[in-house]
Amino acid sequence: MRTAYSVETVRAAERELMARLPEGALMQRAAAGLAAVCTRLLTRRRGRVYGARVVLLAGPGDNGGDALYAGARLARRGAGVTAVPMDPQRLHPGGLAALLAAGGRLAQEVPRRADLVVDGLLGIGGRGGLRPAAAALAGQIPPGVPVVAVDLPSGVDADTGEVAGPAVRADVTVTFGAYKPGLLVDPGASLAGAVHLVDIGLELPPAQTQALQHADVAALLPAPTATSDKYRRGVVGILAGSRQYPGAAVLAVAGALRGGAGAVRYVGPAAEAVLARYPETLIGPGRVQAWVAGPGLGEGRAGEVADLLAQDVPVLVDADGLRGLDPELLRTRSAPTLLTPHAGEAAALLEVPRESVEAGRLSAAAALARRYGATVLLKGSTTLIASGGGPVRVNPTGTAWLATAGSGDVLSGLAGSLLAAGLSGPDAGAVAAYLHGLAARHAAGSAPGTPILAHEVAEALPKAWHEVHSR
Ligand SMILES: NC(=O)C1=CN([C@@H]2O[C@H](COP(=O)(O)OP(=O)(O)OC[C@H]3O[C@@H](n4cnc5c(N)ncnc54)[C@H](O)[C@@H]3O)[C@@H](O)[C@H]2O)[C@@H](O)CC1
Ligand SMILES: Nc1ncnc2c1ncn2[C@@H]1O[C@H](COP(=O)(O)OP(=O)(O)O)[C@@H](O)[C@H]1O
Ligand SMILES: [K+]
Repeated sequence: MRTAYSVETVRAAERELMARLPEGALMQRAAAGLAAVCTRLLTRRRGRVYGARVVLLAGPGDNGGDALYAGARLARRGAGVTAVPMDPQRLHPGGLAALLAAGGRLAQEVPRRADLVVDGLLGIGGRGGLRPAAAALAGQIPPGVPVVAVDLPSGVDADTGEVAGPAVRADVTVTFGAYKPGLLVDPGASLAGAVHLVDIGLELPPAQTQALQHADVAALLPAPTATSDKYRRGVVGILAGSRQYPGAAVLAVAGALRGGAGAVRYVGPAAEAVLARYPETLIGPGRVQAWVAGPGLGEGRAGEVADLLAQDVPVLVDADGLRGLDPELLRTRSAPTLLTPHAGEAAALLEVPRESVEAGRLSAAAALARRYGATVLLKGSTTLIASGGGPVRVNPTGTAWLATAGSGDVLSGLAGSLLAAGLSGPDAGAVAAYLHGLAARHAAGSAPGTPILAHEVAEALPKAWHEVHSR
């Protein structure tokens, strides 16, 4: 499990540790880790550190200090290191002295030729968008030169991943002590590149943000035992599709059949299309251990969705099922509810513009979970799973090729199947998003660089399932 922590938590852990260590020890640990990553990168690109041209963008705080001390280490190995301060009057004094003593120099402008740029403008002390001096330096980074961000790309909000105005786009981010949520959640995550975590010895409480990894998913996946039968493994009911959108029903059933439930029951007007593709499907109402309600329902079906929500079994509500959902009705349910909106549907539920959901994904997911008393899986470039009180899960798998019609239907069937198999709302949501994203990568991998289709994602689910068990 990867875990991420808020600035407040990181600072508290840092204070506690600093009180037990000699002054400056933590920054030396951070700088050593940063210099090691820079060394690896330079060695890979040009064979050695000696003679490399390294540019440090140095901000006024400790983030700049980390960069300056790391720069000093690289200068001692023969790199030509130039620090460009955001404000020449405010540079970390110890870091500056170390850099100059090691043979580094100061400049006012970013040199045009460089082998590596280190972004030490702002770390967890950054607030709001980059101010003009910082934005100007960020804008001078020569194109094509690899950028290593110190702790996080400057301009990214560490707690939320929000980016107000310009920000640094890094190839690699070296983060200290713990991941910050902004490194896992878009738009920040897309600016961070590959993230390296340097352990500086912080002791941290239970995480507020988590990202599952293969082993976590493998441990949660259902597996039949000697005493299993199809009913004990769980039956998932799918209320989906309409005369206009029969395909959504087929795709939701496709996801559900590969999600670990013992049987899939379909209810709705697309039975013929479903059976033609999946003769395994049971047709018509009956007992289920979880419902999926919504994909391709079209308009005017809210009554059917409400009837399912009145049953005391887990219900996943997606797509058209989300229209006009009553928060009161959901809050009075005792069985779990899982809502799976994309940004547009989340915006409608929250009565805010879509852009504000996309810019503030973490807060939107958490607000929805609170308002509806449900687990919320917010789809998009980084899918988030939020539930009242518990940590927010950030899905690390997927590909932008998933932005294709019908892939959400596969996801809802899959997550519903996991609910029927007995997973909790947050686990079903997180495991489904993880497998769905991996399956999409498998599907995309069969002809790299070309579009994928939603049914191919469903067909690749067994490969994803196998992959999480085999590593
Ligand atoms: N917290 C920890 O556990 C550790 C922190 N370290 C480093 O310390 C950093 C935090 O250092 P600081 O608290 O000094 O904060 P920063 O260095 O992130 O930034 C603080 C300075 O930036 C200015 N500033 C804030 N927002 C700005 C904006 N939008 N545009 C322009 N200027 C802005 C502030 O006025 C302040 O002077 C971390 O990110 C990390 O790099 C490491 O040295 C080691 C351990
Ligand atoms: N830019 C993106 N990068 C990665 N995944 C994405 C992106 N945009 C959408 N997705 C994923 O694609 C799927 C689309 O679902 P959805 O919007 O419900 O489409 P549909 O209703 O057509 O099935 C979701 O799993 C979502 O997380
Ligand atoms: K930075």
